Amino acid sequence: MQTIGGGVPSVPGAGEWNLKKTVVMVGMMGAGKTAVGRALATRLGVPFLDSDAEIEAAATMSIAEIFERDGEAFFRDRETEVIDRLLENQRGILSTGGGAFLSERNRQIISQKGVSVWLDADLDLLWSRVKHKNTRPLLRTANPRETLKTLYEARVPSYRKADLAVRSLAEYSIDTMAGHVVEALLARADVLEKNT
Ligand SMILES: Nc1ncnc2c1ncn2[C@@H]1O[C@H](COP(=O)(O)OP(=O)(O)O)[C@@H](O)[C@H]1O
Ligand SMILES: O=C(O)C1=C[C@@H](OP(=O)(O)O)[C@@H](O)[C@H](O)C1
Ligand SMILES: [Mg+2]
Repeated sequence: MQTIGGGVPSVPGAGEWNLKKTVVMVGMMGAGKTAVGRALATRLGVPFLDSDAEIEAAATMSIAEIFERDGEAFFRDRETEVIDRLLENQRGILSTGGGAFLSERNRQIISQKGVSVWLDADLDLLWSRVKHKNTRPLLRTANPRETLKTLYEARVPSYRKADLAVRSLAEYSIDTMAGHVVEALLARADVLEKNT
């Protein structure tokens, strides 16, 4: 059953789960951080937050408009502020934008207050998911496929620093991915436990 974006209300876990730290989704554009993060939050019955959505709401502008008007550096400052604030305030699932985990400062904030999960998808899969959307300003280049490859190669070393990694394959649905993240989190008793 599809529970994402279909207007199906979240069914809280009714105390089934004990989430002890905020789970921070990291990885490339198109890895599924937003979609899988939302499905994971529904499954665990905890709040879902997306740093891009928070930045857009505060600015009342799209990410692309922010990049255009104020530049990437301005966006990155807002991103750090939002991640810091969201990790401070509540426990849940926080999906970040693909560039967030490149910053050492952001990685520090995330590791102090949460647990990071890298959604590890290969370049072909990422491209298949982002190529039809024009919402990502970094891919507005003459050759976006090549740009994605360059970003991918530059960024993977940073993503490898995440606490946990979950492989994303084309045949895994969003819900299947959420299930795999739950399994990875359950291996860490300091992060997630299932109440008996
Ligand atoms: N496991 C999956 N199976 C099918 N489609 C997916 C999966 N994960 C993500 N998608 C789709 O790929 C696109 C990009 O996903 P999104 O969650 O926005 O990625 P990110 O936030 O990492 O950039 C969206 O259209 C989303 O619905
Ligand atoms: O990779 C990046 O630097 C970015 C990824 C985007 O988020 P998603 O990874 O959710 O697409 C968004 O934060 C912005 O366009 C920059
Ligand atoms: Mg996203």
